Amino acid sequence: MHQLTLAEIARALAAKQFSAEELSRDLLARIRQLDPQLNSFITVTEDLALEQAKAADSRRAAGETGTLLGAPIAHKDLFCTQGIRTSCGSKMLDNFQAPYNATVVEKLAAAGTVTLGKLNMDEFAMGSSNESSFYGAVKNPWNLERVPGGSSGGSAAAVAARLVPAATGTDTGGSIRQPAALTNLTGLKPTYGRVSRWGMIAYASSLDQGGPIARTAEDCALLLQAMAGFDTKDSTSVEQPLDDYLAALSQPLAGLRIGLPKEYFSAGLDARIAEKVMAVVEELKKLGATVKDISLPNMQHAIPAYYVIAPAEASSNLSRFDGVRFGYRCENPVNLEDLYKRSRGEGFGAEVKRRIMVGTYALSAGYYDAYYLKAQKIRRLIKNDFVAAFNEVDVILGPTTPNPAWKLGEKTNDPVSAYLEDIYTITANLAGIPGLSMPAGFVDGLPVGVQLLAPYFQESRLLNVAHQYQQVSDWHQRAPEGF
Ligand SMILES: NC(=O)C[C@H](N)C(=O)O
Repeated sequence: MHQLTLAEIARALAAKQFSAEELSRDLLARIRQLDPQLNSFITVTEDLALEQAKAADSRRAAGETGTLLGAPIAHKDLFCTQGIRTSCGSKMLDNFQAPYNATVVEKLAAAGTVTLGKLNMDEFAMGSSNESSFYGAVKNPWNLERVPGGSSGGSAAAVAARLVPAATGTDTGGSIRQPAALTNLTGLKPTYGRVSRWGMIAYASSLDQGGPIARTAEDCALLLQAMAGFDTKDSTSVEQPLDDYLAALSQPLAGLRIGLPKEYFSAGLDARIAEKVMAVVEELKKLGATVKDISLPNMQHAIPAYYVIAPAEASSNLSRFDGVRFGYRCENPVNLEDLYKRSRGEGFGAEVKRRIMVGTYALSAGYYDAYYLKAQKIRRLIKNDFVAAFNEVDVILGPTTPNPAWKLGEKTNDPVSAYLEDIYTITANLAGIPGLSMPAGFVDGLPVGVQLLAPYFQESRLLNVAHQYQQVSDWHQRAPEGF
């Protein structure tokens, strides 16, 4: 049962091959048995899962037929879940039980999904390796000595290891696409504003976006259909009708114009990954696509701009964690200042503190113009590059990451080298456009991802291209040994 995709589960449940309760019990047993090797779950919600699974079975018995009715999923631990710990991977929120559900959680529950638990992640989503989590690093099921990527590393590891067929993630600078690439999965970062951020613990509010991580584009389409949509509770959510993502999958690719940006195939890219990416391009050509070389000239400024803007917003967002209103409070504070200082000093980990300091500095009087304002101007130039490129091509294609998964601990003392792994993903967040990563093969037994980018609100195009590629390739069907 654990080998099935969401689409296959939907068919099997409809055909009464097994019940949602049987499926959930099977997966919960797998989590108990296998997750100690991976550490992908922070909380397993067994009681809730069985209750939701039984409810889904009753709804089906009463004649309901939704595709996600009884489908097991798990949420990244920054989506608020009512009455359930929502830690954001931090000691700061280790004792926090959300008093309400995030819109994404609410919508997926209404569609009949079964929540198996909450997934490990980099602390406050700051990281690309899942090593900054208060709950310990997550291991990559393809090689237990390697990182699964981050910050949605728990989501990626759990889905890749077939502990759950799909999961939610969030992507501020690559946190859905990069772990998907490093674990042989398909992950979609929707257009900024497509999925509600209400109840998603904020990191960098102008960049954060929730989305699905699954094995196939088809499953991502199923999840996006349920997750996306306008939400009056999120002022940045956009009132625009949803496409029929499932229907879009079967569009033929004849005439599709693919742009290959020269900056995506530059010096820092592992040549073996470049080869895999170009092999995908050849397959897409066979399906009728045409290819054009393009340029995104401001890409080289993306990392410095992102690592000013994201920490600046984080320093503001994280000021709410003061030991008074939420989460961790230090013992025996002598006065208010001591309470603030020690609660924050003891509650946050090293990477989070680093970013709060960088962000506070970038926003401080006298430096604002030199850093934050300049970064915002670069952001506009990056957006303009994409808008210009999409006048000539329908999708942009390149590698998701410059390297395959690295060894646990390898970059701990060199944060900038980890920041550099985001080079191909962060531009989509800065511009707000949608991006998808899908499996493109293996280098030394480690998965490699190819990234597709499209104009605003064209998630259906990304899912369509990925699905068509997955009809003629089988990388996405490969499972890591032992899982
Ligand atoms: N959150 C993300 O999208 C990951 C990115 N590496 C960051 O640390 O900001």
